Amino acid sequence: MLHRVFGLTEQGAKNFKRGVFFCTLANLVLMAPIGILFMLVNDFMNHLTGNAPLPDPWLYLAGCVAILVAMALTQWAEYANTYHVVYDESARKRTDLAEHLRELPLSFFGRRDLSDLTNTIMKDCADQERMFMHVMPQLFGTGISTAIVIVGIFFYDWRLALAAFWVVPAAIGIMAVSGKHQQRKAKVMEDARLAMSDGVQEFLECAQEIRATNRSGDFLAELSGKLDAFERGQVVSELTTGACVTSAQALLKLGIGTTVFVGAALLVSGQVDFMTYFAFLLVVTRVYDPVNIILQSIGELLAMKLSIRRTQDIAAEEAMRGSSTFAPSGHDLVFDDVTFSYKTGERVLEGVSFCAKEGEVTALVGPSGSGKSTVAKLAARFWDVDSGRVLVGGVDVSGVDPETLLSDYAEVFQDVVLFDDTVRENIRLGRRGATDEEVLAAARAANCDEFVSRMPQGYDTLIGENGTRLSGGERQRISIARALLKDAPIVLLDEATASLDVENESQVQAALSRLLADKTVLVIAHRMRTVANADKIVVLKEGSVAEQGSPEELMAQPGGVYRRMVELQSESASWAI
Ligand SMILES: Nc1ncnc2c1ncn2[C@@H]1O[C@H](COP(=O)(O)OP(=O)(O)OP(=O)(O)O)[C@@H](O)[C@H]1O
Repeated sequence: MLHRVFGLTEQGAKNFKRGVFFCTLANLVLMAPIGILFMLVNDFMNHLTGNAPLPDPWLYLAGCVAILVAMALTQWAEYANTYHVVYDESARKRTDLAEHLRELPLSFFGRRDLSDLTNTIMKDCADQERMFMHVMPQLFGTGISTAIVIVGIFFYDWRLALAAFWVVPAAIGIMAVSGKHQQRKAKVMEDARLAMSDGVQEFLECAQEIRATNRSGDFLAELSGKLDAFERGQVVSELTTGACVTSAQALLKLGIGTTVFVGAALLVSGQVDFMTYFAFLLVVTRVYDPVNIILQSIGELLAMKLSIRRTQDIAAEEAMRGSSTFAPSGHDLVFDDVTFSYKTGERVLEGVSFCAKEGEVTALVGPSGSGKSTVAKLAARFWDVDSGRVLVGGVDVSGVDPETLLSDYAEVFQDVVLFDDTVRENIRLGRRGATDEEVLAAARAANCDEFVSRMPQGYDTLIGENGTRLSGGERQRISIARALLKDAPIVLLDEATASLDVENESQVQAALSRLLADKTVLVIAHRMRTVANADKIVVLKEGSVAEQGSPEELMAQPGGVYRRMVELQSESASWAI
């Protein structure tokens, strides 16, 4: 139940129950001084009326010391069972979330906004951490301890209890009735906050383009609109919650008045004695404080429901799983009647069938948007196909755990992702545990030596966030070095040599052809001359295979798509000269 409602882990739910228990205990102990005070006044009254001797001060002192010790112990137990364990629970939840995100298909990241995801992982988790540390156990503990006290007082004198506590359900009723309205306002504010952080992120990411297109003014105006919308949302949400909480708290205060009046009436008519009346006056001065805390926390609880729902939505996304054993017979890569769409109804591939043989270079060519990169991504199970099969050595990749599968793949894609680390460590990502010599050999083969020797600390130079200090060609050569180091049986090259100049390109091509021997190689290239040496060419057109065969076979087809592409490119090359 706690797991479902609050998104706690099993251990977290157990700890939460313990936290609530100790909180309740600590609250009950905190009420004990009222009991001592009442007993003391009672003894004095008895003494003054001549019925009893003066109360023994040592007895009261012992009582006070016992209460102090009990307070210290219960507060310590409450602290230990809320603060410490919540940090652990938070760490567990963040790790589970990150682990789950790692297993989600890439389609999920296409659907979800990046700043929304970042917010959920960072802010929502932090909000929940704070709530479960400072609010939730106290809220539940206070609720239970107050209920216990109220029930006890009803047994003592139900008429005075009714006069004192009729306001509690009424105040909670105000909060419950207005809950939906408060949640709606909180949701508006939350959406505005997401739009604002989205805007800020976009502004920072596109700063260069915004300046280049002279659109700083428009962008800032738009951003300022988003900031204003957030501010408005925040004010409205806080005002709504504030108005509800204040109304409920004001109603609560009426209880003091009704207790005074009803108590006085009962006292005058002789139905209660003075000490009972006095006891109730003492209780009403204290008992509303915890209820006030509950009322204030209900607003936060409603806001937290939204944040829990967001983390639960991510946790509910179906992960990409499969067998962790992968024993293909060989590494022929086969597409068997594959159909695929990123979004329902927008078909990107239709009935694609071809075989990329082990030990051969298979080139994917075709006009822009024909689906070449999509084929490469499906080959590595970055997405799952809608129908048909992708097989490696006869094994359907959809049944293999993505991480296990990817250990047999090396990729060099158009968008090279580099980390803010040294050149050496960025290359070593290709194979964890590779020696420095192996890293250097791969770097040399990918022609990295030439630009790395110009860097201040050579291979130990930090390359900045996502390699911002490197040119496109240098980034791509690091990525090629990584792939060479991995030495996986299947290699996917998407525009691998696109950012290289002619001299570099021929050197890297030589390194590639030397090192890719005996692998299953799937190459995507726009320039026909880079695929002229391929063993096989698969031509894609509008998401379907238009032609396939050796370059010679395809060149021999008059009016064929490949032949036409080669002719067009050589024509444009001659114009350029
Ligand atoms: N992540 C994505 N989400 C939605 N649609 C996508 C996504 N990636 C690609 N597409 C669409 O799928 C189609 C095929 O894209 P793909 O990148 O596979 O083509 P391509 O042949 O590699 O193109 P190019 O040669 O220009 O790189 C295009 O219409 C593209 O807009």
